[in-house]
Amino acid sequence: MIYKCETNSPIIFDRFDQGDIKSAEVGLLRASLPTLGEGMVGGMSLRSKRAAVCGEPAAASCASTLSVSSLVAASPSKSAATNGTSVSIKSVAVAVPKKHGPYVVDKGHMITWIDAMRSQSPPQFRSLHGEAPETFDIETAAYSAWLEKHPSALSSFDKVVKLAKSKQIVVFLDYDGTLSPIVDNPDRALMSDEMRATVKELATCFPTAIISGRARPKVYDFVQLSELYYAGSHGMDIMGPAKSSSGFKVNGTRVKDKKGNDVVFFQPASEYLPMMDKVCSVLNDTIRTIKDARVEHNKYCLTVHFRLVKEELWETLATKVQNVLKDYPMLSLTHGRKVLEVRPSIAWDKGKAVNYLLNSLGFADSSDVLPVYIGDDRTDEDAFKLLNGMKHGCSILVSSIPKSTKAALSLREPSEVMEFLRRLVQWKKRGSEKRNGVQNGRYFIN
Ligand SMILES: O=P(O)(O)OC[C@H]1O[C@H](O[C@H]2O[C@H](CO)[C@@H](O)[C@H](O)[C@H]2O)[C@H](O)[C@@H](O)[C@@H]1O
Repeated sequence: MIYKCETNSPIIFDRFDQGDIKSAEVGLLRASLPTLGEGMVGGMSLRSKRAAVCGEPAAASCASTLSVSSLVAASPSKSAATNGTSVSIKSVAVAVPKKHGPYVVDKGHMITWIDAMRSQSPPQFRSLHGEAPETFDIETAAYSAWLEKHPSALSSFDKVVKLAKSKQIVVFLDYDGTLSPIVDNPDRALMSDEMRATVKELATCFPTAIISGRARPKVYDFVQLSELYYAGSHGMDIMGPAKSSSGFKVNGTRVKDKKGNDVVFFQPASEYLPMMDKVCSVLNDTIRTIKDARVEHNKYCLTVHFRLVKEELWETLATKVQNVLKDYPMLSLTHGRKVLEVRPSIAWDKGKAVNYLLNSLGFADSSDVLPVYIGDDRTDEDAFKLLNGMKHGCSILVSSIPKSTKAALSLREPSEVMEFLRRLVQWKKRGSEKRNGVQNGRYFIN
């Protein structure tokens, strides 16, 4: 067994030791809080972006230096060397919390990520809002430099499908910021009808799952496609297939879905539910005085939203959240796009959920499968990391600004995600037509 704690971020809250895990071959044990903002390269300020353009350390701080070819076609030994992580998708980590240290965040660390959040807001090109053209050029140049490390999945599309040859593509999609644009009101993060139609078609071509930080029923309400698998609460609430091929025993509660298929519910943090309810109500009481602060109950995860709160109140809000957590050492704090998230301290994350779903879909032999994961947030990094450690994997970050990421490829925004998914569908359909003897609308003889 190999356990690895990430050390590429300035602040690490490591709440686990080896005694916390009963059975794990993939041991990414992480609860880190480097920046609370939308994660530009280390919360990079304009000054450090200038450095990035000049090739100075800010640019080098990107965690991933993987090229497209090394990402999508790495050999197991190379992956292990690259990541220091041993991955076998035959076993799924079962996390049992045992020991917990006190929850401590020092003020210096908190200010670091509050500053980071200030320095990069809003995330889009600020010149559009009246900043000097020079700033715009610097940002464009910084993005171009970053793009060399994380090329567009659209321009790399041929490489992706070349690798998919004679493999089963399985698609994993994050929701917010990937399928729907980021908006102020989390209840209005709607997916467009076009995107829904695209994902629906995608699911007819490849097994497709949504892996979201939201509560599973909530993300289902947004997506409304019964043909997908869903993992909510950052993977802690999975509804997946009950298939148990390749010797993999699918853990969970078996039920029939609406179509009569056997499905399994897997909730590795189920015992935390009463605690999450309690902490949600304490948090709501505590933050009530802060205008526009809001707590979203995502079942096994509580999301505290900063987006609409005045920046001068962010530190107060963060301190209030941290103070609540002092009484709950079984819970951890992580961050996302202008949110802090409270979650059970178990070694389970989006990467583990992807691993679980791949196994339960019958892809215990990773040479037969090309998992494609598309996400925009810090929590998606756990899934990128899993894919990097597999024989084949295609990890794609959605971002229009340079961000530190383990993803090999990138897409700017949800509209590009939709274009990429459409191309996958077209590629799959063209392949089927060829196999059926139809090419360019005409029959041909082999
Ligand atoms: O894993 P995801 O599906 O990406 O969910 C992560 C969080 O997404 C939502 O928050 C984010 O999107 C909101 C709506 O666009 C935005 O207002 C917020 O600032 C973003 O952080 C969701 O509301 C959270 O519950 C999810 O945990």
